[in-house]
Amino acid sequence: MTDDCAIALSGVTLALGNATFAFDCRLPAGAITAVTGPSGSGKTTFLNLVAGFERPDAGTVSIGGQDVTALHPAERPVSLVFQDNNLFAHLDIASNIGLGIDPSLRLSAQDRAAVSTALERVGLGGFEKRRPGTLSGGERQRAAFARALVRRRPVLLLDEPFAALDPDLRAAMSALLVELHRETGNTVLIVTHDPQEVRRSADHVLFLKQGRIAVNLPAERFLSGTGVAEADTFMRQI
Ligand SMILES: Nc1ncnc2c1ncn2[C@@H]1O[C@H](COP(=O)(O)OP(=O)(O)OP(=O)(O)O)[C@@H](O)[C@H]1O
Repeated sequence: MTDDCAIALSGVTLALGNATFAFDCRLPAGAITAVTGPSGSGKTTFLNLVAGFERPDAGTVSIGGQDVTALHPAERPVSLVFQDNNLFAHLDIASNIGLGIDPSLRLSAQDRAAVSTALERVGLGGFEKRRPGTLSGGERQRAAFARALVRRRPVLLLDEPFAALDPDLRAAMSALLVELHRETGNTVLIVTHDPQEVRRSADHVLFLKQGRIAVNLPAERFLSGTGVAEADTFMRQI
C-alpha cells in the first residue's frame, strides 16, 4: 500500500444556498472508504469536492500529496461513477466504455478487448453494439461502472453506483468492486445509504452529519460502535 493516493481535505469550507459544509480529513490510500450519513448530510458534495465539480470557498483538497484544489475534474487522477450514469445515447455501449480509455475513441485491438472484458466482468458480455436507451437502468449503471474500470485511474469515486439494482445484483457488484480493488490497490470512495454495503466492502468509513464529518474511522472500529448515535443507529438497520 502506498501513500500516493491518500485524499486530504484541509480546512475546506463551502456554502451552497442555505447549506454549509466544513470538511477536514485524511482518507487512507489504497482503501475502500464508504461515505455515508443521512440524506442531505453532504455525501455527494464531499465527492464533488474531491472530483472538482465543486471548489471550496476556503481550504485545500489534495490527492496523493498533490494540491488539486485549482484543477478541473478532467485534470484530477480520478474516475467517477455518478447516479446519473452519463452514457451518450447516440453511441453504442462499447464506444461509451471506450471513451474511458481515449476520449477521441482511437482504440487499439487491445483497448477493444479491454472493453469487452470489462463488460463481461459487470455481467454485460455481448452488449457492445447496444445503445444505452435499450438497456435497463441497472444495466446502464453497470455499463458506467465498466467505463470507470477501463480508465484505471488511481482514485475511483462512486456515488450510489448500485442503488438501482436488486439486492442480489447489488451484492454481486459490491463483491466485484472488492475483487477489482484487490487487483488494482486503487483508492475508492463510495457513497452509500446501505449499511450492508458498508459492511461488505468498506475498509474505512466516513459518516457525515449536516455538512460536517461526524465519524472518520477504520471500518472495524466503526462497526463495533462509534459513540455517535446516528452512526450506530444506521448500522443497526441491517
Ligand atoms: N447547488 C446547491 N445549491 C443549494 N443547495 C445545495 C446545492 N447542492 C447541495 N445543496 C444542499 O446541500 C445539502 C447536501 O446535499 P448533498 O447532495 O451533498 O447531500 P447527500 O448527503 O448526498 O444527500 P442524499 O443522500 O439525499 O443524496 C442538501 O441539503 C442540498 O439541498
